[in-house]
Amino acid sequence: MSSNALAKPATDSPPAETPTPAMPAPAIHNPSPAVRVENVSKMYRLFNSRGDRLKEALNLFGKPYHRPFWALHDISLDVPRGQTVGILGMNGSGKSTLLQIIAGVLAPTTGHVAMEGRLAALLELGAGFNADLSGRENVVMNSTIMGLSRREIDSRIAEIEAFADIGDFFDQPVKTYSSGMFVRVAFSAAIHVDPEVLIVDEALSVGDARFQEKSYRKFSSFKEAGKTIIYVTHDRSSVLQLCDFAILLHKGRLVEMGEPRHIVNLYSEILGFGDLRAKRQDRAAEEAPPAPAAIAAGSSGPATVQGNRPAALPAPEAANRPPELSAFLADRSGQNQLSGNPTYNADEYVYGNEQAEIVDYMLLSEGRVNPSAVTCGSDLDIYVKIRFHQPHEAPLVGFGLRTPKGVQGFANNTSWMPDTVIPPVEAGEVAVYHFRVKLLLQAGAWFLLLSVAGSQADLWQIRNNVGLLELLADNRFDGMAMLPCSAEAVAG
Ligand SMILES: Nc1ncnc2c1ncn2[C@@H]1O[C@H](COP(=O)(O)OP(=O)(O)OP(=O)(O)O)[C@@H](O)[C@H]1O
Repeated sequence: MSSNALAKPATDSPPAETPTPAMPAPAIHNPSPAVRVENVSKMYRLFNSRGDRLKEALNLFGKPYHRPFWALHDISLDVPRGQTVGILGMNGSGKSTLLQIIAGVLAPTTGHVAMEGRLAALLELGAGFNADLSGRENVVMNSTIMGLSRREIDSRIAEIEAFADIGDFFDQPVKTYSSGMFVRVAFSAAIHVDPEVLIVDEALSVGDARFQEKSYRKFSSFKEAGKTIIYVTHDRSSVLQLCDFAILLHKGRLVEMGEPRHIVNLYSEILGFGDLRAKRQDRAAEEAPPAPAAIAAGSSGPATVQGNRPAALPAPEAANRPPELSAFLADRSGQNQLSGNPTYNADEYVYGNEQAEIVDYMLLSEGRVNPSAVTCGSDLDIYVKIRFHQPHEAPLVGFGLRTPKGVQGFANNTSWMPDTVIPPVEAGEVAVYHFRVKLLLQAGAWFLLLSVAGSQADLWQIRNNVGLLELLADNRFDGMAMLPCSAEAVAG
């Protein structure tokens, strides 16, 4: 195993911490890691002004004029050969810094990275390209630097040219390229050097849709060929689809490593709450899985949908409710608290004659409260709190899910659910209604619509796009709805 970034003496001490042993990824099939990151920390020096930087450089007594900023704290990680690891984290969590250190283009302040095999890093695409040389000449130069022989380059250049697909421009100086052409050539050159380890920093999002699709296919073929891939992205669906395991970085620390779905859930929670509340919740969930409470507003029967039914609504057992839900149900003040929900969309569009008001809602899915992202096909519990300004025998309460372009994926209301009994309401009453729906929809962003009405023609309040939820793909299909289906070969 060769080292590409050995420890160098630290000028500032890293924050005191017990060094962690390298965390092995789950389900390791090959015990020898392709990449080993050991106790890596990275400190950047922050100066208040250029003058301070100069003063520090010129000070004979080594007086510091900087503030140390630790972008990475004691990261240890083993990436087994042939596995794909996804690195998730909010902006500034240290993902790029870690990739650059693994790629050897940045030295760690303390710690050590060891790597086996040829590495291709899709970090700064085309960083080494010479503007006066043609695409072809740059590819030859780049491949030579990567250690390919002239014969290997000659055998691949046609494939690189075809993948880049920029026509005659391939033989023109790259300074005449559009930025898209430049990226296509650089990307194509980088992935055709036959690396053992591929490091990808959001590079799959370059180019137009066709090029992205082609890059995605190439990525999959790398995986199939047993290459080791380290993949940084904000795209949670692709982590679920492509990665064998994932890690979550938060404020420069490796928070957790594990199964992609678990890490994606944690990341989604951090995005929603900005802290690690999810981790605590998930731990609690493992000890005592919270059963969502049933209809709270006195309905005697469960709300159901036709067809592929979600799990039946359970009996109301207050002891099993998440504390957030208990507090939500107990609060009948009728005050508008919508903006307190992390999934609330302030750009909602509200209309109706205001005979009733939707004052709050709560979402539960996969054991989490108000998740900003959930997996396609999981059950979603929607609790809607309504303040009524006039009495009604059986108000109509509904919800819908729409795409960002406003296409209705699904909508329903209590009057269309045959088993549901909605009790009468008084003027001034604050009631809560509960829906459960199986999210059999395509991955992507879905806006929540909530509604209350006296009848189909007497719309009291429609809160269009009141919430935003991201559905994450767990399996693949095309179209808007995930219709339950199966296939078999039929013998003749
Ligand atoms: N050269 C630098 N000097 C000082 N601070 C830096 C430098 N490069 C990065 N940082 C800081 O280090 C932290 C981690 O940055 P990094 O780019 O690794 O995050 P990231 O997770 O890749 O973010 P993003 O998702 O926005 O790309 C950030 O707070 C950033 O401001």
